[in-house]
Amino acid sequence: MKKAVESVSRAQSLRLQRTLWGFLAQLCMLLILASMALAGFMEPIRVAHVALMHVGLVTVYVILIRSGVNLHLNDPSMTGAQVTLSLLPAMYAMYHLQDPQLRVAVVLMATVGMLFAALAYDTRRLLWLGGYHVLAYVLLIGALAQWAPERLNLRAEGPVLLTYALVVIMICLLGGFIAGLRRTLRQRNTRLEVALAELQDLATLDPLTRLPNRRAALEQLRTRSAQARFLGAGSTDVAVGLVDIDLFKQVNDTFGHQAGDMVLCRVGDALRASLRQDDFIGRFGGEEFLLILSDADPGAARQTAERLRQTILALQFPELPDDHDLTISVGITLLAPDETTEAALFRADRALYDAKDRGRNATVLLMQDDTNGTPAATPAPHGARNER
Ligand SMILES: Nc1nc2c(ncn2[C@@H]2O[C@H](COP(=O)(O)OP(=O)(O)OP(=O)(O)O)[C@@H](O)[C@H]2O)c(=O)[nH]1
Repeated sequence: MKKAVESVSRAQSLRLQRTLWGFLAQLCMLLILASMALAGFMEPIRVAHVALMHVGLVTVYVILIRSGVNLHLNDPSMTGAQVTLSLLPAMYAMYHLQDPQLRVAVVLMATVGMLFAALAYDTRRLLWLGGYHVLAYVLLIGALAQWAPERLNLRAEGPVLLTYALVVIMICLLGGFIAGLRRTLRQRNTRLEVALAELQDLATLDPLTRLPNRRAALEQLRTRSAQARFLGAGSTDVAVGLVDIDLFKQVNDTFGHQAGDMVLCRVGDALRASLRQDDFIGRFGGEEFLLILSDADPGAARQTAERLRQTILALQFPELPDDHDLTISVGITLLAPDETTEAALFRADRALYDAKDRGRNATVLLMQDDTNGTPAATPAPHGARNER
């Protein structure tokens, strides 16, 4: 939703920018007309009329874009309308030019409008627009022949009209080609973005559990450690835990690898679901998960590890018989402000080792100060004691 709003507002500001560029082109036209008025080829009041028309038109476009009314139009960019309507002041100026030769200069400027359309339209729509340009010029010649023949050199108009028509056709064809190129580039860009997102997924997600993989988990740990260090010791303690499924080899050996895969996915989902949004769980490898808790003191770290253990103990696994209690062991520690993430991970691994050593289905919290003492642990309610 937010992305869609952002993209609309980006498109609107681009339209506004294009409208103002168009107005800049009209200012150039006004400069040319002013120079003609100075040289006596046009009454200054006519230049003022043209200026008023341009200012009026650009004001309407800006109001339509700013108010968002243009979004309800078939073509929110209003390119066709802008290019077409800009012909009116040009026709008006050409009609009032005293010297027919100078009309070519105005015609030249009028084709600039076609260049704007060439950025947005395909060849067919451009040809329609070009046809309208040429038709408008023919109507102008007709009007001059009718009401101001003294400002018309009919013999010269044929080649001028032919030139105008050919230039317009060339702009249409080239413009259509450029618009096609832009479209292809945009499509390629979209495909590249999708491929990039897929690559990112492949690089950071574990394909089986769809949890972040080992690389992403380590990256996350380094980032959170750096954040905690930046914010200052003690303000946001980071807890690091290793969660390991107990006797998972037995699951594979007894119920098959496919059942083992399903169990891994269910455990991953359940761990993710029982954590807060800010906490992190990733697949660290095999049947082991890396846990990172934000804002965790030792009590909260122990409690969370224990909650995870109980969650998995209570979880139903359709792949396993009802009497098969699948359990996890958790080793957890707090990242000390002055230590590396590797040191904290090593301690979490030692805590996990202790939990396994206590008979599995257990959680052990091992603090930096405990390294030489006895770690805090929850007693193992059951489970065979296996050496790791
Ligand atoms: N199905 C499946 N099994 C996996 C996957 N990754 C690792 N394993 C298995 O996980 C098992 C881990 O076994 P062990 O390291 O002996 O550990 P364990 O049996 O859980 O015993 P403890 O950790 O001591 O409780 C091995 O049999 C691996 O083949 C996987 O992606 N899918």
